[in-house]
Amino acid sequence: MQLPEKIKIVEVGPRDGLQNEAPHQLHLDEKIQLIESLAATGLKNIEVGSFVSPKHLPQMADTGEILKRLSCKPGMSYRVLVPNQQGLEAALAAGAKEIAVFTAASDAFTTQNIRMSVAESLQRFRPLVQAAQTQGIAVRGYLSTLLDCPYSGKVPSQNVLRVAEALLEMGCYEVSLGETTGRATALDVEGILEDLAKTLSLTHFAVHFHDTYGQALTNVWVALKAGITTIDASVAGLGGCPYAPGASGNLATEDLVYLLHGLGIQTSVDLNQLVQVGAWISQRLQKPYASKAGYALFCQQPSV
Ligand SMILES: CC(C)(COP(=O)([O-])OP(=O)([O-])OC[C@H]1O[C@@H](n2cnc3c(N)ncnc32)[C@H](O)[C@@H]1OP(=O)([O-])[O-])[C@@H](O)C(=O)NCCC(=O)NCCSC(=O)C[C@@](C)(O)CC(=O)[O-]
Repeated sequence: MQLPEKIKIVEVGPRDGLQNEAPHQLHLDEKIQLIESLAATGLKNIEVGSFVSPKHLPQMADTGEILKRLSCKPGMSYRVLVPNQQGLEAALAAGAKEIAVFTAASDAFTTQNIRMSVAESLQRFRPLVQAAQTQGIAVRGYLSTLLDCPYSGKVPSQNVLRVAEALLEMGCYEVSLGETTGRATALDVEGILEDLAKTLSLTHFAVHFHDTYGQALTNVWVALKAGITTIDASVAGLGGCPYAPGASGNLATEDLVYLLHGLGIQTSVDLNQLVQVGAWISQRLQKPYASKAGYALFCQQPSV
């Protein structure tokens, strides 16, 4: 079996993680501190927020300020989510260089999340992606409810294929497959990746697992064997999804890095330094440190 030599990690904690915390939990300065500390661990791709309606997600209302204050060194990518033209304009004004549009394979989910059907979202994103590209902005696509929708249950693989094709065809350079509820087990993930690979190259896909049912690392292993080389994760397992009731945290970045290094797969990340960041943000948010590897390593450090 051939495993990839190197994996690209997309750190989603400052966006996917913090969007689930109570509004104003962290000050702007602390968000900047979190992002810069994550970058200092060697993470090169960090989602720093989203330009969405502050009425829907007040937690992300300071994304413009965050982007303006971060200095993006060569080789770093600070990304933001954008749902519509208004969001794109705000992202451009704040100096975004990369955005992500987000939809799903289930109408029930997109209706809750972005207040439109999947077809409407694709129709809306097409000109938006083109407009972004003409400004030199790279666009990623998110496809949530890969296997299971929190509102309508099992998702047929034809729906996933159709949305994935549409996102790639409109110009997204990559589609992140969101296993939103975290319910899927290994054979489900293997099945959907096999279905996608029949018509599309898996090099265009990333995976985004939630650990709600403790399946995230097992599903990462399945994705690695299938040839996926980009994986989303969130420091200290922060996160969930405000539109997926009961969804607990994302796959913890520390657990992912521990697995990858154990398998001899390179990342750019200093795990011990990342553990310091995970412990700090958990303490700051008054939460237990939810990364298993992170917590174990933290407890072994001399100062504890
Ligand atoms: C999509 C909308 C905007 C539609 O929301 P809407 O209410 O249908 O939009 P609207 O166009 O009717 O506008 C309503 C109000 O929102 C404002 N508005 C409208 N757009 C913007 C914007 N871009 N920035 C700032 N403000 C905006 C707009 O100006 C207006 O303000 P008012 O006139 O009432 O004062 C809304 O539903 C929304 O913001 N939803 C939040 C969605 C979200 O962020 N979800 C979480 C991310 S997805 C996720 O977590 C899953 C993922 C990616 O991690 C993968 C996985 O795990 O599966």
